[in-house]
Amino acid sequence: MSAPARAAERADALRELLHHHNYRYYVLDAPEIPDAEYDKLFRELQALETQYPELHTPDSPTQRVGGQVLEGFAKVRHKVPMLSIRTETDIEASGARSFDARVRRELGLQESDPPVEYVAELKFDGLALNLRYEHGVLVQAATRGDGEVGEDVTQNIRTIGQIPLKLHSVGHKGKGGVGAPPAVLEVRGEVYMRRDDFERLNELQREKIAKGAKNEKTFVNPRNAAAGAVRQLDPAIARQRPLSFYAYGWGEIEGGPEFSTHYEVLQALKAWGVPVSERVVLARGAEDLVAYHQAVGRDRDSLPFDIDGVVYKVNSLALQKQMGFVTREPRWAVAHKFPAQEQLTTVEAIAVYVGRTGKLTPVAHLQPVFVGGVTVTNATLHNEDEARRKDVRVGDTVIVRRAGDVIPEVVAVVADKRQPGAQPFTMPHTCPVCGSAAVREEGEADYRCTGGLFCSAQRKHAILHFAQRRAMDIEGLGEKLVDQMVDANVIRVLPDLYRLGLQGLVALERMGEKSALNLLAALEKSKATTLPRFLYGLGIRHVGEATARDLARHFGQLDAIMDAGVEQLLEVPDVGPIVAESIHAFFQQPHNREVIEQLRACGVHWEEGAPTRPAQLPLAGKTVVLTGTLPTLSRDEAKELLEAAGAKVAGSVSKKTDYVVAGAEAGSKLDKARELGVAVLDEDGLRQLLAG
Ligand SMILES: NC(=O)c1ccc[n+]([C@@H]2O[C@H](COP(=O)([O-])OP(=O)(O)OC[C@H]3O[C@@H](n4cnc5c(N)ncnc54)[C@H](O)[C@@H]3O)[C@@H](O)[C@H]2O)c1
Ligand SMILES: [Zn+2]
Repeated sequence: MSAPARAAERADALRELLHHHNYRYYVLDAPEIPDAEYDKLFRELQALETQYPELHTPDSPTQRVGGQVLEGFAKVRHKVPMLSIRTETDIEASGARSFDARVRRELGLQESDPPVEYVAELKFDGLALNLRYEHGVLVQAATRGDGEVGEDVTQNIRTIGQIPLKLHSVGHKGKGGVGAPPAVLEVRGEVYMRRDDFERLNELQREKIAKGAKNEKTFVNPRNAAAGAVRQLDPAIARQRPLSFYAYGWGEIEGGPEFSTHYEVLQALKAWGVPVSERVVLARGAEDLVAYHQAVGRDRDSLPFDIDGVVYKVNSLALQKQMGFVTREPRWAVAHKFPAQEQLTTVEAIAVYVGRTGKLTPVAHLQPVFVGGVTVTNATLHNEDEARRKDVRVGDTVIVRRAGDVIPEVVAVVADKRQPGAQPFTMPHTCPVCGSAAVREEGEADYRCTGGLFCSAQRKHAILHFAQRRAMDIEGLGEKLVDQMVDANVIRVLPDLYRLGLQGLVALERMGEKSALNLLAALEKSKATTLPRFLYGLGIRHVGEATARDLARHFGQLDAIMDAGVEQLLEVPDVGPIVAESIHAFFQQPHNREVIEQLRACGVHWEEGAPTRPAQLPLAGKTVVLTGTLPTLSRDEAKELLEAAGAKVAGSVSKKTDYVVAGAEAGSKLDKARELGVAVLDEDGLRQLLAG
């Protein structure tokens, strides 16, 4: 076959593949391959079409924006097409220079001409939306679709709190304000799901599946979860899926102020009440763009949402107009991507890890892969149901995702790359660390080792948890040392920590006398602690720092907590049935009580207090309103004192108000109090009230 014939054949095959993946991605919101793989295929086709222009077909995926309208949605024809953005191929920060060079060339600028002004923005990884406001009121929300025709998703979008249903007017035009919003204003932006919202949603989905729910699935990534929520025929379901929104552009505008730059428009959108990211900046020339790319790259993991890169746009609207568009992309903007957060790799083995609380987690050992900016070798499979549902097997080619500081996970298997003879994975019914029975309780997603402190996996974790800064704060007792001590059987139960002697410690490998003495001093110091720290350190399932604090405040004393029944535990604010059950079960186990007794015998102590039940506080059930300036107490101090005494501090006066505390320049609240006959106090009166 001749080279052109081979190219034609390959182009055909690529087009078919890309159509297939577009369908999975844009229509079903269920991609089969990571974006990085898709982009490779896309670029290959682009290259072929450039080399052999006769291969161009108008319906080629390279010529059109990807989406299609889903059955069941009304169609919306966009007044101004919704385009894609060209991607800068050079992924290094220096890629910004190629874009700047191209812009300067296309604008015919000389070296002596001043730098071009740009706007640099985050490239949110979500779904493009067009929000149409008429006279400031949201009348329609539509997806991008194929760029010409999108889907009417107004009902679903109305449930997103961040999207204003009505825009506000700001000041007067020309007098520092932008005036009323235009008669017609189409806002373009990205609807996305925050990473924590996504993790929570998937956690919820996993629980539903564990409880036997059919037709439920977890989502591959926040983008797909967001797309699934927006393109949902049932607004009730859409409502349960937390979405966010940022505007980055506009479509049709009729009336309103004149704008000359992209940046001005974004500022005006913000002023009218549309969310615009704080990370939008003005940049002059290539070096500013390079710096932006680097800065955002550094912060990427700590952002609360996924971005797949940054976007640079020529700021001047006149220059934008001059540069114009190619088929599916403006020439004046470019997407400069970061390393992909999803990649393909293969599973070399599946191991099962045991966590601090005895939870068994299947983990895939991977052929090392660079994803989300780091090399990943392990990825979680979460639990039995997830591993089974995804059907991950040794030897499989899988999609791995790593975003932010979330643990990398296997999101899907590439089905057609499975090796013959690959065996399904099964969860072990014994703990891989200690051999104790591993059980999965009814309605639970996880297997747990029943070995408790006798399981060295849990022992290590339990000791580390106990020693950590937020618990007993034993300085110098880190992971390596704990491993060593547990493995050498120097520590079998927690109290052994406080029985360590210099001899025993120095006998450990790599432990000098100086570090041993330091550790002993740290242990001694840790004995004086607080009840919340001690409680938290015990590692009771579902008892985090906040719950430990609430328990300590409510009961005052450890013995009271240890002897509390579920009913009594439920009286603690924010403690629900699952938490109460878990605390109760923990203290019912004789060996846990034994450990606590021994710790106390070793000298671990804290100051015990009197129980403070909300109902026993002097101002329990009273509602107080603060107004005006008090002579010595700040508003916050007064509020704190009142709340500590059990009062509720409210913002406005009503018949239910018991007292109004009024200071200087008290306004309408004082009038209202007089009108309703509510008792009015000054600061002295407040102090008397607090003193009972
Ligand atoms: N995995 C798959 O099977 C598969 C299939 C099809 C497409 N894809 C992926 O979809 C993407 C290509 O699709 P695309 O055409 O939507 O392009 P794109 O997502 O790369 O870029 C265009 C989009 O970026 C968004 N955007 C985010 N922040 C923006 C900002 N500040 N300014 C302007 N726009 C901003 C807009 O929604 C716009 O529509 C690629 O990442 C590709 O890998 C993957
Ligand atoms: Zn075990």
